[in-house]
This record gives sequence, C-alpha cells and structure tokens, in this order.
Amino acid sequence: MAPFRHGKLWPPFPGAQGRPGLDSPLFDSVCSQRRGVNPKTLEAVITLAVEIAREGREGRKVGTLFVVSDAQEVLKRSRTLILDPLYGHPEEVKSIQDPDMRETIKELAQLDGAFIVSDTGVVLSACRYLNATAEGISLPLGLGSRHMAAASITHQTGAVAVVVSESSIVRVFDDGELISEILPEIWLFSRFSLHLTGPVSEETEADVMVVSKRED
Ligand SMILES: Nc1ncnc2c1ncn2[C@@H]1O[C@H](COP(=O)(O)OP(=O)(O)OP(=O)(O)O)[C@@H](O)[C@H]1O
Repeated sequence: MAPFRHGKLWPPFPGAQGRPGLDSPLFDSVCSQRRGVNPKTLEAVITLAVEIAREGREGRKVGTLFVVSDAQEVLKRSRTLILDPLYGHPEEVKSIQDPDMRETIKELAQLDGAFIVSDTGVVLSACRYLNATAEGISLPLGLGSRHMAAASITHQTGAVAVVVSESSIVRVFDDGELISEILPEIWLFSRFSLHLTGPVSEETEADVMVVSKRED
C-alpha cells in the first residue's frame, strides 16, 4: 500500500514512485505567492514537467513548454502550429491535476509548441507558437529559442513559464528572467552547468534537485 504524506496519498501519480509530487515542499520556493500565479497550478505543472524530463517518451528525450496563468493575454500573443488537439473538449476533462489529462500532455509534449494553462489549472491549448521577442530579455548564454520564448512571454504578460529542455533540465521563468533550474535526476549534476547567476538556494528531495534564485 502506498504511504501517506501531508495527509495525502503518496506518491500522487502512477510512475512517480518515491519522487516528489503534488504537495511536496520541494517546489515551495518556486511556487511562492510572489509569482502572482496560482501556486497549486504552478506546482502541478512543475511536477508534470519533472516527470516528462525524467521519463521522455518511447525511449526519446522530450522538450516542451508550459505557460501558466494570464491565459487570455498569452493566447493573444500566440497561435497554434497545427489544429489544436485540445480544442472543443470540456474544461472538466482538461484539468492539469487530472491523471488522464497528464498522460495526454505527455503524449502531446512530443509535438512542437507550448501548452497554455489557465490560472485555475485548465490546459486551454496545445502546440502554440509564442510571439517571442528578444527585446528587453537577457537570457543566459547557451539557451535556445524555446527558452527565449519562455522568457519573452513572461516579460510581456503576468504568466510564469516552465520549460522542459531536451537536455532533461526543467527551467522556470518569471518577469523575463530565469528563476529556477530543476534537475530531475541528481546524477545529472556532474554534467550540469548552472545558468542562474547571483545568490542561489539549493534543495534536494528523492533524487530531484531544485536550484533557485535567492529572493530574500
Ligand atoms: N516561439 C516559440 N513558441 C513555442 N515553441 C517554440 C518557440 N520557439 C521554439 N519553440 C520550440 O522549441 C523547440 C526547440 O527549439 P531550440 O532547440 O532552439 O530550443 P532550446 O531552447 O535549445 O530547447 P532545448 O534545450 O529543448 O533544445 C522547437 O522545436 C519548438 O518546438
């Protein structure tokens, strides 16, 4: 029988045995109120991003991008690259907390573009190209166009963006800036060069390491 943690079933999702999941305190520093987005939604997105970075799909690494909150502004600044696979489905089945939806996202993550997630956690759209501009963005060297799009959309709107890099690192952007880098497997640390600059905090739980910009 699965153990309980913080009064909830642990681990929360099949396949996440022994890994941080929803309600893990590991992501508290990233999902703080100062982000200005629903912390529960952001936490659910980051947990899913870590699962995607860890698992890939059918033996391949998968990179993808989630944009969380301020959805109407984000939708205005983006367009679908193909017919939207989530279009027309009722909101009740598109919750980021829903296990079936999470599996669907893992499948769709193989396609180009971004997922748009509302503040309440409804995944509104997939495969979206974000109108990105490098103006006003100072991105650490070595990050490519997916990261630029993430930084740019958070500069233009009140959203927070979560990138799963094909190199298996999860990065979080707010206000046009990289605020956190998450290693889904601690052994990656030996091959990892930090893109965050300035004072950082580090937290590790169940093989997952979170390095965040210190904001105190
Ligand atoms: N403006 C954009 N909006 C949405 N998705 C984008 C945008 N630009 C790039 N992408 C996505 O990022 C993918 C990878 O691009 P690229 O390799 O340049 O990014 P990257 O930042 O180096 O990411 P990774 O670390 O995963 O390689 C593209 O195939 C596309 O799916």
